[in-house]
Amino acid sequence: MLQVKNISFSYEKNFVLKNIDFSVNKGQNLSVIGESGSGKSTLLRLIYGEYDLNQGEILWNNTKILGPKFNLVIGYDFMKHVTQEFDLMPFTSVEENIGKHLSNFFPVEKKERVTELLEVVELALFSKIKVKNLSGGQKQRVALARALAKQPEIILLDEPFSHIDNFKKQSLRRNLFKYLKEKNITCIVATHDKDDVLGFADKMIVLGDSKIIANDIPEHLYKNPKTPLIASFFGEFNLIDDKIVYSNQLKVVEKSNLKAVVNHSYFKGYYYLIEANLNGEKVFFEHSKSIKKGVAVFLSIYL
Ligand SMILES: Nc1ncnc2c1ncn2[C@@H]1O[C@H](COP(=O)(O)OP(=O)(O)OP(=O)(O)O)[C@@H](O)[C@H]1O
Repeated sequence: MLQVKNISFSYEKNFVLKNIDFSVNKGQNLSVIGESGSGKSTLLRLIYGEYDLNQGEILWNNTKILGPKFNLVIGYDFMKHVTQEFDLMPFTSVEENIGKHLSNFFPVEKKERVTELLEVVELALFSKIKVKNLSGGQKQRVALARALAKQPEIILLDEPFSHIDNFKKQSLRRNLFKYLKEKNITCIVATHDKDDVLGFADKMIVLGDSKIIANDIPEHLYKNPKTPLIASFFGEFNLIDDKIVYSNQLKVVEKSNLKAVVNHSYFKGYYYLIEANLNGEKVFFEHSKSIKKGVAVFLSIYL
């Protein structure tokens, strides 16, 4: 179990994180979300032991995570941190990068392990290619596979799919999170993408104002987003009579007391997102067809 016990941290004068307190069980998937600059990457670096805490402590089972003041070599064998800088060996092949830390005394096992991980990150066809010749997204996948090679007990993933295109992202995400669950590897994911969270995270924490503003299961936070910040993570929303109403919870009806005038229809694939004016405020709702600018519609809320 990972225990983050009431930690605070500042790079310079101001606190980036204050009184952060949470725990993650073995094998759980925790998402960390928050606006840019809210401290997600910093939190991951602190858990990895990259900086010294101003206050509090972090424990993995019975091991206290120590920062550079108390630990000559940063990091621990049981934990891996995949950052935005992939730190790969550019002039060696994909498979050599993935197997870098695996023992050559067990060549069969090493080959099997590398092959297994190449499948997880869908790079089997690129095994012999030198890393310098890969795209950014492919490099990110090599970095993920390399972090898993020695099977850590806990993995910290900072925006793990940020460089991966939409064609690959869905299946890679499923493969990776399924693999981590099967191997009972605890994972903490800092992300901006709700698709990294919904369907995968057991719990999510939301950072704001240097603190944890929510810590719950994604379904609860989606259904009851306590703040506009939380709602905005999940999708387009409106504030109507101080209530948060997602755009898919606002529907066109024959008659109601919410009369809006359409401004614009955005094609979104299987629906249109309609922007309209309701009593001088902009509102968004989803509709099966586009609606012409200037048309008046009546809306009703379906929570
Ligand atoms: N090495 C550093 N020295 C000083 N300040 C830093 C350093 N790294 C980050 N910061 C500051 O700490 C705050 C949190 O940064 P952090 O990168 O943790 O946020 P984040 O939530 O991960 O952002 P993003 O979503 O944009 O990656 C920011 O105000 C940032 O400017």
